[in-house]
Amino acid sequence: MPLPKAELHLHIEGTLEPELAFALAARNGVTLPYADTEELRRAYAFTDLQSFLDLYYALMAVLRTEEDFAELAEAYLARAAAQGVRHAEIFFDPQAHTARGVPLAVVVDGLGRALDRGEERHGVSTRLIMCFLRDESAESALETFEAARPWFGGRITGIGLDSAEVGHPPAKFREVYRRAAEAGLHRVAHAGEEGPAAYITEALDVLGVERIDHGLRCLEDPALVERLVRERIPLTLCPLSNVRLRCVDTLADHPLPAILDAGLLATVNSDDPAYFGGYAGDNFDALAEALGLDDETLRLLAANSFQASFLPEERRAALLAEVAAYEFAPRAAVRA
Ligand SMILES: Nc1ncnc2[nH]cnc12
Ligand SMILES: [Zn+2]
Repeated sequence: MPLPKAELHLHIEGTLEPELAFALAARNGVTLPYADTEELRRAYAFTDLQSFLDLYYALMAVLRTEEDFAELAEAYLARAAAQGVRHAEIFFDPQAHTARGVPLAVVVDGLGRALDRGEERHGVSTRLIMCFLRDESAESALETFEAARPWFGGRITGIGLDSAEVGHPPAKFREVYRRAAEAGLHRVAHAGEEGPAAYITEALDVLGVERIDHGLRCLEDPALVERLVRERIPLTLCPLSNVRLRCVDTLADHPLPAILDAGLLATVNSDDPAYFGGYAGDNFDALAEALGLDDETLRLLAANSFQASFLPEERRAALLAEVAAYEFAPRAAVRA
């Protein structure tokens, strides 16, 4: 049985595996500019965040109907559950779909169809967090926010901020985050992935975020690190993503040990697992191997994932108790 964990940084569009992309393309009459799944996989040689985003947005062309979004989410839940994920707070990018003429209701209701059955079928509870594309305008974010009101407090429980970071500081989205707070939604934002530590500070000060997605570059500002520790602001790290997008050179160079030593509330997540070589459990395993993490550090990371979640207290406590009681297989047996 895998270590129980929550996944708090997962873009549902980033779970689109090549096989499903081709199946949906065929069903929807979409022609992909790749001969087959192998050729598509060979295109996953990214040089930075933008080189990934270009392919990520292009491939979304195959997602058109409620059924497509339901299949995408169902496939994620099955894979995540097999790797010990018991709770997932899932991002989606509404503007990337509405801009292509796919109505918001198709996206939310399609995802919801699979997520509503997540606990019963896979033992995975879920939340949906709608992200705004930071390289789009503040007006577009506000329009999207208003269009999503029917799902607030129901299917949609939070907002986030993603896409191209450098040159798009958080403050542009002050008003939409203000409205989200007023509507009782949770607030998170990507910051300090490729962008500077100052974007993390701005996300806290101006947007009032409760978690920082990535946050790698906080280490460049000791006063910020102190504040993140003091205010118990979680970081949702994504190690395999960081290597694939060249934010860090190799997993062995990942700053997780320094982040934990500083007393930060770090979590380990997969970001866009279909593109970056692994789901949540794969990220735990790869980190453990590259950094030589011991079982108690892995237990701490799993506990952090539930501590940092937006779960109600009772389920959080139950899942934390499972983590505390978890018995790791002896390492030799794992390797054998
Ligand atoms: N790692 C990432 N950073 C910013 N935006 C994203 N959208 C999907 N994955 C992303
Ligand atoms: Zn992300």
